[in-house]
This record gives sequence, structure tokens and C-alpha cells, in this order.
Amino acid sequence: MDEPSATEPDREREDAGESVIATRALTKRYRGGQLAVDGLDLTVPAGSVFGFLGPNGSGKTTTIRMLMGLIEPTSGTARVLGRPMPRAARAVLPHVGALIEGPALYGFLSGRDNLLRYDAADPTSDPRTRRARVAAALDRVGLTAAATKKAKAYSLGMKQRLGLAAALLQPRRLLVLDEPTNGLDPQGMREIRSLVRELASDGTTVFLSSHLLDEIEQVCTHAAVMAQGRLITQGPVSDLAAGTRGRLIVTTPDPGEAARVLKEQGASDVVTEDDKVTAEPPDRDLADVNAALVSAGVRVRGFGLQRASLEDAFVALTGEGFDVAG
Ligand SMILES: Nc1ncnc2c1ncn2[C@@H]1O[C@H](COP(=O)(O)OP(=O)(O)OP(=O)(O)O)[C@@H](O)[C@H]1O
Repeated sequence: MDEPSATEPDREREDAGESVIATRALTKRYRGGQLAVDGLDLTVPAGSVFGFLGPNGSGKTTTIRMLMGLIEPTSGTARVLGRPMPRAARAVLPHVGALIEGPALYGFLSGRDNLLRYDAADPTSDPRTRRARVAAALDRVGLTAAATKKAKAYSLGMKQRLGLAAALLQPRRLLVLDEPTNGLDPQGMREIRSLVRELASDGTTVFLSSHLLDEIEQVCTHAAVMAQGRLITQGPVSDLAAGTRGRLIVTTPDPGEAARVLKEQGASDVVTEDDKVTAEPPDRDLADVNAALVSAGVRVRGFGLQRASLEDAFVALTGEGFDVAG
């Protein structure tokens, strides 16, 4: 066997359970003074589908650009595949497939020719296997039938899939996808999501950013939540939501009176819709809240907590709605 070269990313340490991405106090202040990322400690376990979630402007793209060695941090460190970035970028990046800010495509070339050209520009790729690798990548993303069509005739979803195919021309240990479903219609989003699940099923770690909570819940095993450049929380998706109580739901033919009693009991954000009243539950025993409804003469048909979503967790952690405007 060959000796591991000095530039090979540290596979052993990563396989021993170390994270694929690890940042410590990672900080970026842009020249204009904007603090875009503030003391970020991010840990992405090997084999995870890791959702990097946050509203627009929360620092996701800035973080990804530091991870990929495209910009220098102001302070702190970032390790990718066990190696420091941006210092080890030349050793690390061949093992990383990235789709950042949409793929750069030549509209006048077919999908296949775009990939051939893209691969030819990669000094680490083997020209002898190029055609076979391009065919395999097209097949992987479901574009074989459209391979000879000009890229300008592709739908946005097909363009995203072609971008993913470009990221898959070499075997990768990490895929970094910046808002991969942005701008797609629901069908296109479904296609990309199922593709991401498929890619992850063979053990590739996938790091994807999104401002869509339900997307993260549907696709990811782990997530980190950012707000205003700071990490709010991170961990397995099931744990993130589990620490939060979901909304209280009361089903009743007396919704007006129920809403009044719930407010009196300290519930907030009370919303009435037909025979349902939902609210953020008060911080007290819900048996007492139910008793108060009944003793006020409210006929209660149903009383319970909805399963908490990641959105509930976000609201509980930040005290804010998940506002994606801007
Ligand atoms: N080159 C730059 N120079 C100065 N400020 C920047 C630069 N790039 C981003 N910012 C600012 O840094 C903050 C974080 O931006 P960033 O693009 O990382 O957020 P994001 O979460 O990826 O949002 P989006 O989804 O909108 O890209 C924002 O306030 C943004 O205006």
C-alpha cells in the first residue's frame, strides 16, 4: 500500500468519529464593518445530512465561503475533512463537491458537453475515464434522456440537477450545497430533496443550507440554526424539536370563550379557526388549563399538544418568528 501523502486529508481521524466540518470561534467581519459570522462553533458529524438553517442574511453563505476557502476568516478556525481551511484547500477540495450560488453553465452547450468541459477544467480528473464518469453523473441525477439538449432549454430544476452532476463527477466525501432548492417549483424541490437523500444513503456527508424549516425537517438528520451571524443551536433534528413544547390545540364548539380562558391562563399567540383554538401553551400544568376551560363552561372536545416542529424550536430559542424576508 502507498504511504499516505502529507497532503491527503486526515481520513483516519475523521473515520474515528471526528467531524467532517469543525469550526471554532469562526468569525467574519467584512471590510465595511459588518459582522456576518460571530464566534461560530459548528460540528458536522460524518455521514450526516446536515441542514444549515437561518433566515436570509444570517451568515450562511459567508460561513460556506470560509469553509470552502474562498474567503479568509477574520478570526477563529475552520477544519474540513480534518484539515485547516483555507490553508489545506488544495488537498481538501478535490474530495468536496460544491454547489454554491447556482451552477455556472454554458447555455449553448448540451448538458453532457457542459459536464465534459467542466471535468476537463479540473486538473485532478482523469481524461481517460471522463466520458464514463460524465455518463454516470448524468444518470445519477436523472438527466440521461436530456443529456444532448442545450442547457439553455433546461428548466431551473434540471439546471440544479446538472450542477449536482458536476459536483458528482468524482467520488466525494462531502457535498456542500448552498440553498439547492432556491427558486424551484414544488416538483423541482421534491426531485432535489430525494436526490439529496439518495446521495446521503451511500454515506456521503451532505451539508446543505436552507431558509426553509420544513425542508430541513424532511431531509436532514442534523441541523444548526443561525440568526444574525450567531449559532442558536445544533444537533440531531429530532433532539432540536424535542426540547420544545408544540402548540396547544383545543377543539370546541365554544371557540370564543375558549380563547378568552386560554389568554387568562397565560397562553400567548391565541389563534381561533372554526372549532379549533391554538396557542403557545402557558408555562404551567396543562391539566389546570383544561380544568379552567371546563369550569368556565367551555365544552372541550379535544385538548392536546401538537408535536413540536423545528419552527417551534426556533421561535422558542430566539423569541422571534422565522422571518425569511429580506
Ligand atoms: N461581501 C460582503 N461585504 C459586506 N457585507 C457582506 C458581504 N457579504 C455578505 N455581507 C453581509 O453579511 C451578512 C450575512 O450575509 P450572508 O450572505 O452570509 O447571509 P446568508 O444567511 O447566506 O443569507 P442569504 O441567504 O441572503 O445569502 C449580511 O448582513 C450581508 O449583508
